Amino acid sequence: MLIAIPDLLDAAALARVRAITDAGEWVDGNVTSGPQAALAKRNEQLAEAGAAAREAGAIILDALGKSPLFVAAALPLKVFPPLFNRYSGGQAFGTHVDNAVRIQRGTEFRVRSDLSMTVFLEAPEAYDGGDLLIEDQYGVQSVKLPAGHAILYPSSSLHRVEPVTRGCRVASFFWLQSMVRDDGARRLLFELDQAVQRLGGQLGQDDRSVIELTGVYHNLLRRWADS
Ligand SMILES: O=C(O)CCC(=O)C(=O)O
Ligand SMILES: [Fe+2]
Repeated sequence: MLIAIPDLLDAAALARVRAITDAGEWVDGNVTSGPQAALAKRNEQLAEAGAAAREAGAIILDALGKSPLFVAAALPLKVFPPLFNRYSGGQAFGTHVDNAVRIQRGTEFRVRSDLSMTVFLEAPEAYDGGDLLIEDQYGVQSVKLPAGHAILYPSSSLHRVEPVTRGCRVASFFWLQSMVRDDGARRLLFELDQAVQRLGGQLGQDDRSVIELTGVYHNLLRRWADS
């Protein structure tokens, strides 16, 4: 399931992230790649352990925690510290699959990548190409969103970034481990959650059926969640 998170960053947060990342130290993107991804990947990345990635990453993590849509869709357990990349001058990232387990360098922190996320940090009009193409069970989905918007997609999918032929595409990208490992189960919970929220808005949160359905949601989550 692909889920767009509109306006994950508001204008002020986006401006702060860009001010920090633009002034940061950018290095060859292949510093974090395995040998297969290295063949496919041509971009730049903000130095992973640097202050810029940490500070800008903290703004993104804060925004994630405040987004009810993100929390409902991802049911996050552990989030890898956000990384930042940029593509220009024909750079691209060919078809690849993300590693199943990500270990934060120099630490014990490890995340099973259930979900991958890209937060777009540049206006789509400012660059040509750079679409994120994600192969899911319904075909190839093409994603290019306004700055501050994000896309959440299964880490199990093959995906790629098309060459950027004008301007510069800047993004944050990272992986997360969900409390609910199975994509199908997570999707059912999300659909149930969204429908119950809507029903609660129409019938009132004290409606008996709304309360019972909320109970069904939590009891399913209790069955399926790791913590
Ligand atoms: O730049 C992107 O949107 C995705 C990057 C990506 O797929 C990766 O680094 O594994
Ligand atoms: Fe990827």
